[in-house]
Amino acid sequence: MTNRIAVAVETPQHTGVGVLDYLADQAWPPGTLLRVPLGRREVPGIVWHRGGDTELADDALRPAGPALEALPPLGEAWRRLVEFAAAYYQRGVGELALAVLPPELRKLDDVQLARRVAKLAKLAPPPAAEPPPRPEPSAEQQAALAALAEGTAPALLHGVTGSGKTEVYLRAAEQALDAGRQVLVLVPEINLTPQLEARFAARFPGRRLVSLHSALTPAQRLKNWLQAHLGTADLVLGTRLAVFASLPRLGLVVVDEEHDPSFKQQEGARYSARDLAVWRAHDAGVPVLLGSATPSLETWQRVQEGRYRRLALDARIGGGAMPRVRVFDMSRLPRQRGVDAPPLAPPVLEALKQRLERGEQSLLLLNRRGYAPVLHCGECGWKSGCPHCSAWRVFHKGDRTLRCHHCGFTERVPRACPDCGNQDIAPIGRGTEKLAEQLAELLPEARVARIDADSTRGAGALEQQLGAVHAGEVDVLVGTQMVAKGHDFRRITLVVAVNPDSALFASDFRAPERLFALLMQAAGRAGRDAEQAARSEMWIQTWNPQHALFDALKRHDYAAFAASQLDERRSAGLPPFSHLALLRAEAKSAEVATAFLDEAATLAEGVETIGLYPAVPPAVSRVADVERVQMLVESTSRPALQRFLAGWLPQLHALRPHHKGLIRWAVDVDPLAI
Ligand SMILES: Nc1ncnc2c1ncn2[C@@H]1O[C@H](COP(=O)(O)OP(=O)(O)OP(=O)(O)O)[C@@H](O)[C@H]1O
Ligand SMILES: [Zn+2]
Repeated sequence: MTNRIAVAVETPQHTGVGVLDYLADQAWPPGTLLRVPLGRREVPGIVWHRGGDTELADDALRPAGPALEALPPLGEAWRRLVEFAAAYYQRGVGELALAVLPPELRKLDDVQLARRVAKLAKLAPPPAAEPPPRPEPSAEQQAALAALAEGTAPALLHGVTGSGKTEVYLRAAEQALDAGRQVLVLVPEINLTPQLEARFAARFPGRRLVSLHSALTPAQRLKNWLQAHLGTADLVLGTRLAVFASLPRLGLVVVDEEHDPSFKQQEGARYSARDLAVWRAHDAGVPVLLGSATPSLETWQRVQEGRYRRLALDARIGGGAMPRVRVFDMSRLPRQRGVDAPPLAPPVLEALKQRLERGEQSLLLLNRRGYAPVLHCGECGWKSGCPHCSAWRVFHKGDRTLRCHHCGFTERVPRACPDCGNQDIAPIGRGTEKLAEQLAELLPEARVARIDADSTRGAGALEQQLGAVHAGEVDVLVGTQMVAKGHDFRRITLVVAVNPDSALFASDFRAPERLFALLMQAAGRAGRDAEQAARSEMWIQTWNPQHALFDALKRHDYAAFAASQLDERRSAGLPPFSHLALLRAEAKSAEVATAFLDEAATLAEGVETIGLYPAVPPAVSRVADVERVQMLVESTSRPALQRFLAGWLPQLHALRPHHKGLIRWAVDVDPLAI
């Protein structure tokens, strides 16, 4: 045993190890998966490079265990990506590398794996059917494709809703596939994968397409991942975790709805798949296409600076107009707040009835699932708080439960007030369940359907419910943001934002950006058929009709909205004009968590390149009996922030034992939710 190898193993960055030296009986090439002893356990590892990192003598090193020889080594580009991501998001290389591989991989031995690889290698490509007729690209689509082919800088495909961005992805993909390359397509949400998958599969018969997302069974995920890694899959379509797929022939990266917050991982290594996609494409020297009608302000600012190119699709396919946006001032209604107030203002209800008469569909957007956000006792003032969280428990009428959307704590709805016995406890406010119920009462002849996270729990439920909408079996669709984006509904001519106001005053500086994007996406579900576009409308029910956000929305003026937001961000020193990291601490008491952050802050004193905000609780400070406190670190220089974090984190780790009761801490680089 004379081959020294450095192996990435699953230990967090802050324990100080991540890549360890071992001795191997063979000169395994970098990227080989094997098992190695760590302490008293045997753990999976990846040969990171040949030769060791340490000065230790050979006899101080432990021998590596068996390798998974059946698996071709993970390529250099993949390892570079993992190394970059680990450094940037302040995690261990091995921790990240093993976290992003399919979990099933570590359970198999070499024989089992060899069997699977052999089976996949034998798999015939799908039958090469005649490709379906493709639509002739519009002039704008053509121009976008020509421009994409010209440069190398990341390209923002800025296309209004219904402008045919997907057709541009398909054509760009076709070129890459014809050149013998693999294509990676990232989508924000699992619920958008089936329809996009169907469109790609229909366009490229004879090409193997696989999906990668968290709803796959472990066996499916391994199978799909292997096909990408072996190069037998030509197209990989998936959610954020797919950015780490091993793609030996990568030729194009597409990020659809690039502004969507779900590209950011919210636990473990908190990476942004969108940002990593850009890095990966650049590193591989292949084009990256970021598509959106409402780009993130980070991306938009890069366009302003000339670092990204903007490819514009300004018109809808078929030349249809954007829906007319109308704002209804709720203060004009007689005061009747509460759950029994009518859900729709008279002119909005009128607009809805018109759609029913004409046989058109309507979409009612309410970003709050459940029946009512809180139950209340009028006698003693009891409210349905969660005993474990600083949040209300939501009343779900379907299964008569009170459910905490933060910790999951669920109980049967009490018959009477648990504090005073009053029989008359009432819901306050309105969620999608209640809205659907009220609409069914108001419009008995209408076919009302509801789509949200609760209605779509079962396998295939979402597809079936969406199918009903597409088939015209639904007149009024009530839904959360889940249905507001991405879907190519053909018969909707009315969209109503039932109650968008809460997001106007959220403490998160990104709340307006998110609300604007959501409303613009929702508006974009109306009038997608050019024939109906002229009579399509969006109604917004608001108590703040003067808000500038609604003005920009009325004009469908993303650029104006972005410019005003960027001005605010610039003067406040917020991203994209500064760079942030969020240090979070969790403990049984807020004092313990705060003390940890305070001491962390003293360690940062005197560092001139960064600024620290005071430690504060997030909007929901207690979840599952754990108090959370967070502190923002800010710098105008990304490299300076990176250098600071790299030095600070080991110090924080050393601090930890001095803070009894601290449950965990973590740093989130480029945090999205603040
Ligand atoms: N060149 C074309 N000729 C005819 N139809 C087209 C063309 N390009 C796209 N379409 C059709 O136009 C519709 C809208 O396209 P698509 O769904 O790609 O829009 P989008 O820009 O992705 O919209 P959104 O951002 O709202 O999701 C689709 O039904 C698509 O099949
Ligand atoms: Zn709770």
